[in-house]
Amino acid sequence: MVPVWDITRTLVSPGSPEDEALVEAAPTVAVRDIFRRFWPYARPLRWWLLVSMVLGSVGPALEGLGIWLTKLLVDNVLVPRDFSAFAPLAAAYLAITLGTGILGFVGAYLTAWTGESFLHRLRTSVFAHLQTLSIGFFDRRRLGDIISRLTGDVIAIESLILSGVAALVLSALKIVVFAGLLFVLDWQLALISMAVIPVFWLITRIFARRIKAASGEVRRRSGSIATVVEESLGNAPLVQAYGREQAEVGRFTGQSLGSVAAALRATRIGALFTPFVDLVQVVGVITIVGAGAWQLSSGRMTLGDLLAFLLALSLLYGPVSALGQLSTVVFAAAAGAERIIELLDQQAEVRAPEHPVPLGRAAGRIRVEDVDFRYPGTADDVLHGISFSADPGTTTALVGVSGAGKSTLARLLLRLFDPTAGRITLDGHDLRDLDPAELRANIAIVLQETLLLDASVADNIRAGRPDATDEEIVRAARAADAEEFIVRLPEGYDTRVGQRGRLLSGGQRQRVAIARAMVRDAPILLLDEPTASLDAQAAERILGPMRRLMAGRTTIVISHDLLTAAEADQIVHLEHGRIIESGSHEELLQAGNGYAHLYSLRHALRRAPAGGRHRHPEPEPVGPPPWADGEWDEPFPDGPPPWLQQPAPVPWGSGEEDDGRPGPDPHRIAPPGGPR
Ligand SMILES: Nc1ncnc2c1ncn2[C@@H]1O[C@H](COP(=O)(O)OP(=O)(O)OP(=O)(O)O)[C@@H](O)[C@H]1O
Repeated sequence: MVPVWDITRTLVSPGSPEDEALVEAAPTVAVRDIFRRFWPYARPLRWWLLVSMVLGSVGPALEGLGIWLTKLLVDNVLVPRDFSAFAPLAAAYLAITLGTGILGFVGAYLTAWTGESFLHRLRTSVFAHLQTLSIGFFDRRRLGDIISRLTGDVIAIESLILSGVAALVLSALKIVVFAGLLFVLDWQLALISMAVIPVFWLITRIFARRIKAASGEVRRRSGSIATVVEESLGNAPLVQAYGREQAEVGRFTGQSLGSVAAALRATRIGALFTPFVDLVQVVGVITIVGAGAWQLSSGRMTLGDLLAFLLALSLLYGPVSALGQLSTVVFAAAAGAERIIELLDQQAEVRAPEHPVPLGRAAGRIRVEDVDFRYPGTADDVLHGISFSADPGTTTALVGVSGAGKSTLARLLLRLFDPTAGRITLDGHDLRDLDPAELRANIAIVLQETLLLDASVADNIRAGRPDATDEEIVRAARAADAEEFIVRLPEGYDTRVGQRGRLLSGGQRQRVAIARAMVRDAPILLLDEPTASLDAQAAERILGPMRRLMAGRTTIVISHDLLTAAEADQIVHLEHGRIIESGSHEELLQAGNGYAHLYSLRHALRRAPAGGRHRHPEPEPVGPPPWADGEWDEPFPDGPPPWLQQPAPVPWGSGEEDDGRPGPDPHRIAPPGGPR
C-alpha cells in the first residue's frame, strides 16, 4: 500500500531550521501576542481601515446589482421586446460601472495609504529602537540580516495586521449573515452543516504551525542572503585582492538555493492546505444534500426549501474557505513578525539612568577604578583590575601588544559598554550616573579606521558639532592641516567623500577626522591608534595637527607607536588585560622592564642603518625627530604650509577667498544636507 500518510507528512514537513543558514531563527510568538504587540501601530488608522472595509464590501454589492439589472434587461426588455425600459436600465448600468470604478479607485488608494502609513510608523520605530541599542548588539548580529528584517519582515506584519484584519472582519461578517440565513431556512440542516466547522478548525491548526515554521525559514534565508551580500560587497577590495570572487559566488549560491528550497517547502504546505479544505467542504455539502433528500422524501421539506438552503450554504462556504486561505497568509506573516519582535525586545545593555547627574562641560578628570570587563556572551574577562587616573589637560598613552585590551578600555570610557566590576568616573561621577549622550558630548574621538559619512567634507567636519559655523569649519580644517587638500578637491568643502570616505586617502580621512574633533572642542579626547593605518610620512604629517588638537584636553591615546607614546604625561602598559607597568616615559625607561625593551626595539628599527636589510632605508628625518622636541613639528623644508599660519578671517561669499584659483569656489560650504 502506498504510504499516503508518510508522503503527506514529508510534504508538510517545515524543514529543519538548524541547517547551514547564516542567521538564527527568531523565538516563536503566538499570533494573538503578535496582534497585541503591533495593533498600537494600526490604532490611529482604524477609522480609515473601517472605511476601506466598507468600500471593499460595497464593490461586490454593486456587482450583485449589475447581475440583477441583467435579469431585468432580459425579463423587461429583451423577452417582451419592449424598448421603453432600455434607457433607464442603460443609465443604471453606466452609473453602476462609474460607481464601481470610483469606489475601486478610492478603495485601492485608501488601502495602499493605510498600509504604507502603517509600514512607515513600524519601520521608523524599529529603526529608532535599533539606534538605542548598545554596540554589543551590533557586534553580535549580522548587519545583512538586520537590514532584511527592517525592509522585508515589516511588510509581512502589514499583511497580518491590516489586510489580514480587513479580510478577517469581512469574512466573519459574511459567515454570521449566511449562517443566520441557514438557521432561518432550516435549523436542523443548519446544525448538520455546522458539524464541519470543528474539522476546518482542526485542519487549520495542524497546518498553521507548519506554515509558520516554513515561512520563518523563508524569512531566515532572506536574512542569510542579505548577510552574504552585505559582507561580500562591503569587503569588495578584500574579495578581489585575494581572488575570492568565485568562493563568494559559491557562498551566495548556497544561500540562494537554501532560499529556493525553503520557498518551495512553504508553497507545498500552503498548496496542500487548499485541497484539504475543499475536501471537507464537499463532504459537508454531500452530507447536507443526503440529509435534505431524506427530509424531502419524507415530506418534511419542499424542493424550493432545499434549493434555497443549498444556495445559502454555498454562500457560507465561500467566506469559510477564504478564512482558511487567510490563515495561511496570517501564519506566514507571523513568522516575519517574530523576527521584528525579536529586534524590538532587545534591550540596550548601556542605559541612561532615570535621573542622570547633570554634567555640562566636564573638567575632564578621569578615574578608572579597579575595572574588570567581559564582553557580553563571552566566557572570559578581557580586562582585570584596571586602575589609573588622568587629570584635566594631561595625556595618557595606553600601550601594549595587540589584543591587550586597549580599545576595549576606550570603549568603556565612551560608555559603549559598562564595566563588569569596578567603575570609571568623570569629574567624580560614575559614568553610569551620567546621561550617555551628555557624556559623549564631552568626548571627541579619532579612530584608527576613520568613520566618514557619504556627505560633503564640510558636513563630515560639522558632524563634530552640528551648529558649527562655516568659519569654524574652515578654521578647524586649517588647524587639522586639511585645508590644503580640501581646496584642491573638485568642489572644495562641498565635495562628497563617498561611502566611508573612500574617495579620500587614509591620511586625508584622518585629517578630516581631526578637524571634526577640533570643531567638537570637547574637553576629553580619545585617540585610538590614529596613525596606525598611515605610512610613516602621512603619520608624521598629522602629528602636528594632533598636538594642536590635544593641547589643553584630557587625552587618552592608544598607540602601538611608542614614539608617539613617549610624549604622554603617563604611559599605561597593558598585557592580557592587566596593567603591568605605568609611569612617565623616563620612569618606564629607567625601570627597564617591558616598555623599555619595546621602546629600544622600536627605536632601533626606526634608526635602521643604511646598508642594512633594506635596500632603500627610510631617510633620517630632517632636524630633530618630532617626538624629541615639542617645538619641532614642521616636516616641510620649503617654508611653513598655510595651516601653520594664523587663519585670516574670510569674508564669506565676498569672493576674496578665491585666491584667483580656477574652478568652483572651494571655500564655499553648502548648508548641511546639500550644496546651495
Ligand atoms: N566585540 C568583542 N566581543 C568579544 N571579544 C572582543 C570584542 N572585541 C575585542 N574582544 C577581545 O577583547 C580582547 C582585547 O581586545 P582589544 O581590541 O581591546 O585589544 P587591543 O589592545 O585594542 O588590540 P589592538 O591593538 O590589536 O587593537 C581581545 O582578546 C579580543 O579578542
